[in-house]
Amino acid sequence: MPKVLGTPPSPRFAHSAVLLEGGRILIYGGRATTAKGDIWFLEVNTPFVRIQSKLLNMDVVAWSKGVTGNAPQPVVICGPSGVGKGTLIGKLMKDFPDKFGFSVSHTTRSPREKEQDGVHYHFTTRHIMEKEIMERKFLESADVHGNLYGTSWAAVDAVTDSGKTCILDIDVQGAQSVKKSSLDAVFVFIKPPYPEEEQLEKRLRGRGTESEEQIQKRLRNAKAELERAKDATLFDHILVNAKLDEAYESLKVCCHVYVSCNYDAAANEFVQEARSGHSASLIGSKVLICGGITASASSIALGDIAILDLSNISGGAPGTTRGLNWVLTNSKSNGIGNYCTQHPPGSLSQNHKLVSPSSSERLVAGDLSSTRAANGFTR
Ligand SMILES: Nc1ncnc2c1ncn2[C@@H]1O[C@H](COP(=O)(O)OP(=O)(O)OP(=O)(O)O)[C@@H](O)[C@H]1O
Ligand SMILES: Nc1nc2c(ncn2[C@@H]2O[C@H](COP(=O)(O)O)[C@@H](O)[C@H]2O)c(=O)[nH]1
Repeated sequence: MPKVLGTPPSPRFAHSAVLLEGGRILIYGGRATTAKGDIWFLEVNTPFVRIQSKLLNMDVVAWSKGVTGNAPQPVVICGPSGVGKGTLIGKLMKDFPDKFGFSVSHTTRSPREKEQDGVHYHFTTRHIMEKEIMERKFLESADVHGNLYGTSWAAVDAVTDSGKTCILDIDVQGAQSVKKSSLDAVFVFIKPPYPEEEQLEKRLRGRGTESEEQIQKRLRNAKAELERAKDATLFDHILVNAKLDEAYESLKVCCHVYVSCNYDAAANEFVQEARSGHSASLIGSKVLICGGITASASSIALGDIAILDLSNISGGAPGTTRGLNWVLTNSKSNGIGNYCTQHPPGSLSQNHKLVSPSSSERLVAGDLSSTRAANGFTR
């Protein structure tokens, strides 16, 4: 049996599986509990899975959830102790609670006053955490300032599942591990202003949460972190946290606060009303889903087809595979021009409104007709 990484989907019914190029299997189908459907990817031979397999010396597979549209990339925030990562992230969470979710790490250090278990960290013991690392519950983990810290797969999945941008506050070693995963994140390093050490010391002492010994250890480690951050291949953005408000404005830009995403968590939830009795087949970079009955349909929707375009997918395990795009049609209406994009197949009901194709969408209609031909589709 291979080691299974990531959060697996709940039990399915009426699902189908399609083998894709690039070492993934797409699973489309219904959730047994809600009759809603969704899309998952089981990675069996992706670069990430191959690396994990080598590390573990055993077969590995990994799950990720498929989401339509341009879902936001997770953001990894690094920087030496005392630079202000937590302060900046706290502001972001307070100002945009619906947009950002914090990946709650595990740590073996003791909680500080006001820190809550499950909110700031999952506080645990070294013994338990080492066992869980062996069980591959963590996307990454590292020894930082004498304690173990780690990001569990579940922590990232919990945020990405809710449709929010996942924010990770981790050290540079952790960032290097995440870089090797398929998380496809944005990497931000926060630096102190000059003189760097002096500023960090002032801030750490001002925070008043560490012992003198801890402060010295964190300042020693800060030097190494600042050195590692010079690795030009790791970080996409480097910010200096001199004035808090200015640094915060820059961080908002890095976290795509001003970029509108067409990702809609509600639409993804509603997506795929399960269609029992459908068939799914791969044609180029598109998956054709044909036929089936939805729970809400009053009649059998024979001949309905939905096409899932995978040509722009990115990301992967752990978390989400983004960029899926639905291209729909309904054989019972006027045929080839009658389809809309970005709508779930569950909406293929008699009441479903079909939009007129724009000129760019007409290109998709061309694809559609050849797809139909390839499947012997006739009206
Ligand atoms: N721009 C700034 N100017 C002055 N003080 C700041 C600034 N940003 C944050 N601080 C203060 O510096 C201290 C350390 O900040 P914070 O706890 O956010 O650091 P951190 O990078 O999360 O540290 P650690 O990695 O140790 O958790 C806090 O007391 C905070 O109020
Ligand atoms: N590699 C990881 N580093 C982590 C994680 N969570 C936090 N951290 C880093 O640890 C230090 C110290 O944090 P503190 O809360 O004790 O001050 C800091 O640099 C964090 O970024 C993690 O899951 N993985």
